[in-house]
Amino acid sequence: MTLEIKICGLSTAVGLDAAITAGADLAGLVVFPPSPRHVDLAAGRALAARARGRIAIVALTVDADDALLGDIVAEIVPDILQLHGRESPARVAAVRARFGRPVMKALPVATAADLAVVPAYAAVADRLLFDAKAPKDATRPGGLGQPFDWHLLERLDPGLAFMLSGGLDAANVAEALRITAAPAVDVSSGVEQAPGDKNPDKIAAFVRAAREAAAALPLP
Ligand SMILES: O=C(O)c1ccccc1NCC(=O)[C@H](O)[C@H](O)COP(=O)(O)O
Repeated sequence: MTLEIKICGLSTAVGLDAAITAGADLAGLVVFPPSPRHVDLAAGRALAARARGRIAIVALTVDADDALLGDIVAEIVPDILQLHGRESPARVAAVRARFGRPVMKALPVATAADLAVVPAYAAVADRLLFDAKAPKDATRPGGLGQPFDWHLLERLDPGLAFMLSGGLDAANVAEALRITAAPAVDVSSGVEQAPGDKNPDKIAAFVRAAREAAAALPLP
């Protein structure tokens, strides 16, 4: 099985270079000040310049308005925009049309009922990212290092590419892939030694474990 791997919340050259060296496919840059992984536009621009041509660049925002999205597109020039807030399907369609680049919509998952919105988002997004639903008192909607019940995705066919996210690490990614057969995985906390502080060895271990697990799975 061919697997795409995203390392999210990269905020330093060391972390970015570790993701590239490990063979990850996508680098996630978080533009959301409450996050310990937040990068401002200048830092995002510099990291994107370092990444371009070596790894796909995903710019991640939460309920950003057009002005901020315009700045992100102009400064970071991402390959993908990841919308990780409460953006409606209509907002996703509008962002995609206005900024002319692929949009990955993050959908929070805690129970089967959370998957009822999948068709509406699958109709407008280029890709979906299934992440663990954040607790009500959380200071951010993602990057919390908590998984959800992967069996909820066991028989799901959203009809477009999707990414599994939420609490993954080198120790559990094989089980997550065996249960979900996800074509892509995403990790942030599981490759850190502290919130926002990426560990190159953990990045390498995660990519290795994910690649080995994918190779062992039957072709779809
Ligand atoms: O990573 C963050 O701090 C973050 C903040 C606000 C919105 C989204 C955020 N991360 C989104 C991601 O794509 C994470 O990689 C995903 O939530 C998984 O995180 P983790 O469970 O820590 O691996």
